[in-house]
Amino acid sequence: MGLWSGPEWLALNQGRLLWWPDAFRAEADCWQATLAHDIPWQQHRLRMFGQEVNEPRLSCWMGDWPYRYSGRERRQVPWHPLVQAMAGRLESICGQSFDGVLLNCYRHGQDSMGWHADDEPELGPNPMIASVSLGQPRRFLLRHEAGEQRELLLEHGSLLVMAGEMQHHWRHALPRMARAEGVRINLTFRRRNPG
Ligand SMILES: O=C(O)CCC(=O)C(=O)O
Ligand SMILES: [Fe+2]
Repeated sequence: MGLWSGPEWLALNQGRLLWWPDAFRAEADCWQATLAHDIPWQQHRLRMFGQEVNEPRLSCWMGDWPYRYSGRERRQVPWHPLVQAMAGRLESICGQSFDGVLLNCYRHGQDSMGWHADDEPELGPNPMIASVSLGQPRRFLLRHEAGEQRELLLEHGSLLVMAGEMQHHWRHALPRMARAEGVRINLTFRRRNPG
C-alpha cells in the first residue's frame, strides 16, 4: 500500500465495494475498548442439521427496528451513543443514513461467520451495507455465483461498504483463522426500506 490510502471504489462483476483500510485508524483503539466493555453481547443459538448449537461468535442487534433473519426475530437494543456517532460518520462517507447495526464479536480465531448474503427483504433490493472492523485482522471472503472469488484482510479501523447488486449475486463469509488470537469486533450498518 502506498502513502495514500483513502477510500477506493472497486468495481465488481454485479456489485461494488468501497474499500478504505485506514478509515478510522485514529479512533479504532478507543472504539474497540468502549464497545468491548459497553455492548450487551449475547450468545445466540443456531439451527444446524436439525440441532441447536451456539453461534460461533457473540452478537447484538441495535437500532430502530427488530431484525428477522434465519427465521428468527431479534429485538433491537437502544442506540449506544458511540455507535450512533459512528452511523453519522458513515452517513457522510456513504451518502445514505443507517438505522440499524449488527455487532459481532469474534472472540478468537475459531469464531466465524458462514457463507451468506445480506438479502433480507427489509433491506430493500440493493442494500448498502457499511462494515467497520476493530481489533484482530481477519480474512473476509467474497464469492460470486459464477465462481469468482475475492479476499480482503479486514484490519483494525478499516471500512468496507458493499453496494449495488452485490447481495443478489455474491455471498460473503468470515472463515476461521487458526493463527488469529485476538478479539475482533465488527459492525455492519444497515437501513430498512431504503428509498
Ligand atoms: O464480520 C464480518 O466482517 C462480516 C459480518 C457480516 O457479514 C454480517 O454481519 O452480515
Ligand atoms: Fe453479512
